[in-house]
Amino acid sequence: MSGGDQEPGRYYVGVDVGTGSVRAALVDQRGVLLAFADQPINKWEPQFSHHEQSSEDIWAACCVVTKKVVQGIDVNQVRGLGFDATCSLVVLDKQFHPLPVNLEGDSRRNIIMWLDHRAVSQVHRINETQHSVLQYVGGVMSVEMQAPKLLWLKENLRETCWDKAGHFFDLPDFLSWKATGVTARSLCSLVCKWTYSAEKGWDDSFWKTIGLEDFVADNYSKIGNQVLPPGASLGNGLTPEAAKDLGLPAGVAVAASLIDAHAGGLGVIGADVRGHGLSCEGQPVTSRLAVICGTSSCHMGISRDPIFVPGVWGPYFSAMVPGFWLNEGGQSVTGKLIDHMVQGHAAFPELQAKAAARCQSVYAYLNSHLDLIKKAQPVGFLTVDLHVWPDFHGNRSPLADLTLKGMVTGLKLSQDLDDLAILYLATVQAIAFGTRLIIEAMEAAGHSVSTLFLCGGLSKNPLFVQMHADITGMPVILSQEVESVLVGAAILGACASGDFASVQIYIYLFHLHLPLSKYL
Ligand SMILES: Nc1ncnc2c1ncn2[C@@H]1O[C@H](COP(=O)(O)OP(=O)(O)O)[C@@H](O)[C@H]1O
Ligand SMILES: O=C(CO)[C@H](O)[C@H](O)COP(=O)(O)O
Repeated sequence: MSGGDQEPGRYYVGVDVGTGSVRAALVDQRGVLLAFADQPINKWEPQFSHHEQSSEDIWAACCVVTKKVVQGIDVNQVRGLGFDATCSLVVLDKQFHPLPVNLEGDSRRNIIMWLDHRAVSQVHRINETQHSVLQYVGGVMSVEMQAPKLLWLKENLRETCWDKAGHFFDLPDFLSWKATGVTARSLCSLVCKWTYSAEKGWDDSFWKTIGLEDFVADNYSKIGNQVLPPGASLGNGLTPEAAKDLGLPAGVAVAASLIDAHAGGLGVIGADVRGHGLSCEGQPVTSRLAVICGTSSCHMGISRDPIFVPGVWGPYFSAMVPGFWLNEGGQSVTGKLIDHMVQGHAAFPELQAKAAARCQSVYAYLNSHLDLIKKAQPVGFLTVDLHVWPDFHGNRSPLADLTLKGMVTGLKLSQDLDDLAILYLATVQAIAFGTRLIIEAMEAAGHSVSTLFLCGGLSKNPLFVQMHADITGMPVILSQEVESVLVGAAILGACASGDFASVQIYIYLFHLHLPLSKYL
C-alpha cells in the first residue's frame, strides 16, 4: 500500500450534515483543510417531541456548501467525496419521492429527526420483548433509533406514508444514494441504528416479533439488503445529475457514509500525539474516548473484543474503525441544552446586547464574565449553591431512561447577568458530570479510558472543554483542526477514491499533520 507521498493536487470533499447546519470541507491528501463552508438547515417541531426535516432541503444545502468549497480549484482534481449525517429517518415512495412523516400530510417534511421522541409507546413495547438484538444496543433500545420510528409510521400513518413507502433511509445513506443512485446502506448506520449485525445480518425474528414482518417478507429491500463498509466506493461514483447539483465532475468516487458522531470519532481517535509529553503517548488507541459535542454529545470508545456496557449503545463491530468494536455513550441534548438555558433566561437580551457591543459570541462573553465574577476563586466554586440535572430530553446513557426530565436547584428571585452566567456554568458542569458517569459505566464493564479527544461545535468553547478535564480528571486533547468531523467525512472520500487502501491506514496518515492542544 502506498502511503502519504501522493502527487500534489489531489483533493477530497467531506460533507457533514449536523442537526442545525450542513458543512463542507475541501481537504488535501495530508488531511489539511483548505476550504470550509456552512449553511443552516430547516427544522420543524409541529408538536412537542416531534422533530422533522426535509431531505430536499438538506440536499440543496449540501450542494450550496460543496460548490463553495471547490471554488477556485480545478474540480477535476477532486478524487473523492464522503458524507456523514445525523441518524435521522428519511422516507421516500417507490419512485424515490418524499413522503410525509406528519399528520398534516406535508411531504416536504419527510424526515423524522434523531431527537424526535414520538415513538415512546413503540419503544416500550420493543424493549418488553427482551429480544436478543437488544444486547447490542446497551440492553435497552433508544427511542432515537429507527425501529420504533418505523413502527410509529406503520401504526399512525398507514395510508399516507407506510403503504406508499418504497425506501426508508438513514440520512447518511440517503445522501450517498442521492449522489450515486446506489441504494446500498453503510454498515455504520445499519449496525448502530437498525439492529443489523455485521456478522449475522438481519434477524428475521426481531422484525416479526415487533410487528414489522413486512421487511422480512420483501427481503429487506426497503431498509437495505446490500451493505457496505464505510469508505467503500459506491457504483460509478457521482451521477451526471448529482455532479451538476454539486458542481463536481460526474464519476467522482463517493464513499459509503458514516453517522456524524462516527465521522468525528474517525477524525480524532487516531490522532498522532507524539512529542507533546502526553500521558497517552504510547498507550493503545483503545484507551482513547472520542467525544463529539454538538447539539448532543456522543462518547465513542473502541475495543478489540466486544464489551457489553449497560445503558451504553453497542458493542457494534466495525461500525467506526474497521476490525474494532465500538461502544457509544451519549447525552441527547448538550449544545441544545446550553442554548436553551441561556436563551430562555430573563437576562438574555442584555447578554446579547453586551456581547454584540464587544463583537463577541454570547458564550465568549459569558466565559469572560465568569472570570470577572469568580474573583480569586476557581470558577467551579461559583456553583456551590446551584445545580442542574441535565436530562431535559431524557437520559441516553448510562441510565437509558427517556422519561427522565431536567432539574435546577438553588434558584433565587434575582435574574441578572450574574445569575445567567452561573446557571450557564452549572449547565456545562452538569453535562461534564454526565460524561463522567458514562466513562465510569464504560470502565466498570471493561473499558480503560485515559484520555478524551473532543470535537464538534462545543469543543470551540474553552469553558466546556476545561470543565470536562476538571470533572473527569482526564486530559482532554483537541486537534488544531477544529472541523474534525469533516476530516472524518473526507477520510471516507479519500478511501473511496482508491488513493488509500483502507480507512484505518488513512486515519494515521491524515493525523500526522495535526498539531494538538491539551487541557489538563
Ligand atoms: N464558538 C463556540 N462557542 C461556544 N459554543 C459553540 C461555538 N460554536 C458552536 N457552539 C455550540 O455548539 C453547538 C452546535 O454544534 P455543532 O457541532 O455545530 O452541532 P450539530 O452538528 O448538531 O449541528 C451549539 O449548541 C452551539 O451553541
Ligand atoms: O445519535 C446520533 C449519533 O449516533 C446522532 O446523529 C447525534 O446524536 C446527533 O448529532 P449532532 O448532535 O452532532 O447533531
